[in-house]
Amino acid sequence: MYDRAIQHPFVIGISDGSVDLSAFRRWLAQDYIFVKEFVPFLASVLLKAWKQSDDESDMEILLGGMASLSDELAWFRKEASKWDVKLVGIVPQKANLEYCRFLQSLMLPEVDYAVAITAFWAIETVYQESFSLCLDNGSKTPEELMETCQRWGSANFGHYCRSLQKIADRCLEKASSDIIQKAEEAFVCVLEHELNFWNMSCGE
Ligand SMILES: Cc1ncc(CN)c(N)n1
Repeated sequence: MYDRAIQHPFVIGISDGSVDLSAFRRWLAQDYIFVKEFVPFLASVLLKAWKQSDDESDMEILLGGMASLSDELAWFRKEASKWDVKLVGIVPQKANLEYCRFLQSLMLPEVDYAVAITAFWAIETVYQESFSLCLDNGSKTPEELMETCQRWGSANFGHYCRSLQKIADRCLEKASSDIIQKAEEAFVCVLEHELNFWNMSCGE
């Protein structure tokens, strides 16, 4: 499932230059809606870190993530105007609505920090691995899509994802088997939603 999430035809299409630009425009508008929902989700992870984490550096890493989300939303607005995509009044599609609903379920106070941070790591990492593929030597990513790929595929974003992985690993090492199982379920759900999101972007 992981491989299918990070090597989706949508991303392969970007990396070999065959991507349908109407799919890219659809993805751009839908992902803007998703990222706006992602902000309160990250805020809820921050709150859980404040309550449950025994390592102060978690807060710093997550705050850095929040700052880049602010940057990301500004980037979406700039990119949308470049592609002549309207961001006002867009209707979220089913896969997007379902993904946002899943995020909301993880925002509940009873969801453990270990489960939420595992999901957060997985969401960021799927994008990192997907878009870094488009930056590989030999890829034929069109010049006008390079900025998109660099946003998530860069070494910097990769470093951030590995910091999240370390937090998740540390939390899971100490977690009960019940929490570990819930984290695993959340991980699988993220992969399903990511796959559905790419499929939606392709118009399926
Ligand atoms: C659907 C989706 N998944 C992940 C990301 C990376 N924050 C995103 N922007 N959109």
